[in-house]
Amino acid sequence: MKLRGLYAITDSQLLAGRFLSHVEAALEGGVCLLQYRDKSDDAARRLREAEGLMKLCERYGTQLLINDDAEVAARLGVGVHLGQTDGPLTPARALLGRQAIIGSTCHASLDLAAQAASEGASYVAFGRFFNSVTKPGAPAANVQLLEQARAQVKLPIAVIGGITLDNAAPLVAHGADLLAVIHGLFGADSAQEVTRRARAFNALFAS
Ligand SMILES: Cc1ncc(COP(=O)(O)OP(=O)(O)O)c(N)n1
Ligand SMILES: Cc1nc(C(=O)O)sc1CCOP(=O)(O)O
Ligand SMILES: [Mg+2]
Repeated sequence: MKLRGLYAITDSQLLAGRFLSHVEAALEGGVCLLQYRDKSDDAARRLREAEGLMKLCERYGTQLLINDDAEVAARLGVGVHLGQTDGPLTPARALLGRQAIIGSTCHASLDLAAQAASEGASYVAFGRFFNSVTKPGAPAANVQLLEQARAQVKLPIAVIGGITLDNAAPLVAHGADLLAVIHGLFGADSAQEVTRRARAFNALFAS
């Protein structure tokens, strides 16, 4: 499966009261990967919501990933995104199997990306590229790093952090395969606007 296009990431606070409707609106517009990201410690709610997303993703043919938690991903038979403090990649790959999509946060480090590749990651993620409402303190990355990564890294490259329709095009031009977006997608006031934004993000990959 080709990993290229919009990578939508949920945010439980931002989507409160409109969780499934906004996610479905995004899927309607086209989503390559969907990540379920919930930083609360309510494990039961997390599992319930992830199961709901899995059903929705099956309807739209979208791949689901769970943020942080390889055990939940294994339970549901979906992928996982792991940051540098979320546990090692090699056991996650062993747990989830060869086909699973496993992503790795590499901040602005080509060394971390090389390590992730050698440990079985499916894609590497660099960021934060812009000011992020969701995660303002994330380490910064820039387009020069992205260019270097494109030349050196053989895996698909995800970019993240403050990405909107106004600033995403140069990232695609410099080699990003996946635009990972929370606020710039789900911050929309209506489901129709979420769908419009999803289509517009994907259109950046058309040429
Ligand atoms: C696609 C993608 N890239 C980076 C991250 C950040 O992961 P992490 O550093 O583990 O931070 P949290 O998301 O867990 O706060 C991501 N989730 N997705
Ligand atoms: C979860 C996350 N990780 C980042 C990183 O740089 O690793 S930036 C970020 C937040 C992404 O949300 P938004 O699109 O609203 O900025
Ligand atoms: Mg994490």
